Amino acid sequence: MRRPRPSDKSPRAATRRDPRAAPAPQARGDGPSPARRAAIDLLGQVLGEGRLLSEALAGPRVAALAPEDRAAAQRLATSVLRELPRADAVLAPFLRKAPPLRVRNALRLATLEIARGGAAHGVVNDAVAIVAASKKTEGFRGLANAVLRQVAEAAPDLDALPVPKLPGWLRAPLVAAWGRADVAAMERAHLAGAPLDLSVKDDAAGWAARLGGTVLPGGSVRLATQGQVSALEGYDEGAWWVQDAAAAWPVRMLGDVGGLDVLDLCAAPGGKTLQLAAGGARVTALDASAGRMARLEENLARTGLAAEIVVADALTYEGGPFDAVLLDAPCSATGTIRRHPDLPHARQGEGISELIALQAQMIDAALARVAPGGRLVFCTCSLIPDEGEVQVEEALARHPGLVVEDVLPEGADPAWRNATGGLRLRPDRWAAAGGMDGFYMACLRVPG
Ligand SMILES: C[S@@+](CC[C@H](N)C(=O)[O-])C[C@H]1O[C@@H](n2cnc3c(N)ncnc32)[C@H](O)[C@@H]1O
Repeated sequence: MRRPRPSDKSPRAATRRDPRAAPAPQARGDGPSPARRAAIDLLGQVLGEGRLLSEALAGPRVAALAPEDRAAAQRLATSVLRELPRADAVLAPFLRKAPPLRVRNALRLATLEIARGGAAHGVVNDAVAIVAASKKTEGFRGLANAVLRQVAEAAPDLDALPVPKLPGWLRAPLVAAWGRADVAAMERAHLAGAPLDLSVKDDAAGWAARLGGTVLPGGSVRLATQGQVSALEGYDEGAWWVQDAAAAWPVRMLGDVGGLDVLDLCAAPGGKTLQLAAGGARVTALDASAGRMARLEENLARTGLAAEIVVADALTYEGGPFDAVLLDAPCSATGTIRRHPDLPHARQGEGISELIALQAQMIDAALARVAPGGRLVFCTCSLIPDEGEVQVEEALARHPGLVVEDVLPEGADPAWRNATGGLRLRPDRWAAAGGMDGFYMACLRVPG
């Protein structure tokens, strides 16, 4: 659908900000905005060095920024990564050959800002100043200025351009698994981004009313705002925690966990540990990463919930047995692209075979910790069946007597059930209500 504007040809049309645009970054003194400069650095690290945005954001250059500049840089870089092919399509007629990556990224950022209604003058000046500031790119200052003035004049309509496609390394296996039409629907969901979902300790309806959100089937609270999370009512008192609606379903596969001994294997930063503890389980939370477990402990302290903390390797841990084990195994995280559009750009599919092998080993280790007759919920936030459905099929073949429980938690859509007996969630499900992350989950019962 075309974005309404006063006159299609007027360059001034681009001065009306699109509500989806990242807020205009603040200038400091005479130089370009630190947020724009940092956003271009971040894009260079993701697109040139294959680093994830989360890794690049932890780097010294961005960490040294004021919090509001850091947040703005992240928003700007994220918006470029989400619509990168569109920016390149707008720029293509004005470029005879591709300039160096840093210049391209400055042009991409400025193009998207202009197209989403940013004030062209300030956006162009900043981009040109950032290009001119480096010895390696100063020779492209004139080109950047000329190209961006033409972009502003053209007042591009991004929404008239095709929805960006996933890169081939990921698109090919997803098309093979789900078909072209469904992958196209996932790509539309990736472009739309993600709302802010919360899991609440109790009184979902009350918190939805207080925060201006809605209660989703299953009980997550979905907010329309994307503001500063820690400033929202209820954060300090620990009444809720941020957790995508899809990520809240694996714990619900266990039903009432009150009084059960549950091992949360691969627990950090703890969204599912908090759910289990809030449900009355005695939780042992285990993860190999001490740093991520520190975040889990902070989350427990804020919410006033309790769990035993174990920093250990899931493959060698010998505790238990437990009534139930939840294994949220490390995976490609391809179900989270709505929130992490850097992932398909920073990665090329490397490491996925190793992750698949690790997941199988982890399933075997997790089953060894389940009491006779107890349950294992296995889940991954991946869209690739080899990290979900296939893992369960292979586990059933390796473990005679293991069965998949036919579980459909209250509020779950029967359409999510698949042939393995697990639930398949995808970003294009609940599309009208704002979508959800991709996830696969299954509840396995060990022999008694
Ligand atoms: C998908 S994340 C878990 C998210 C968490 N369940 C939640 O809901 O917040 C996967 C976790 O597996 C952990 N991990 C990776 N390899 C591990 C291993 N061999 N043993 C234990 N934890 C491991 C990582 O540190 C990471 O925190």
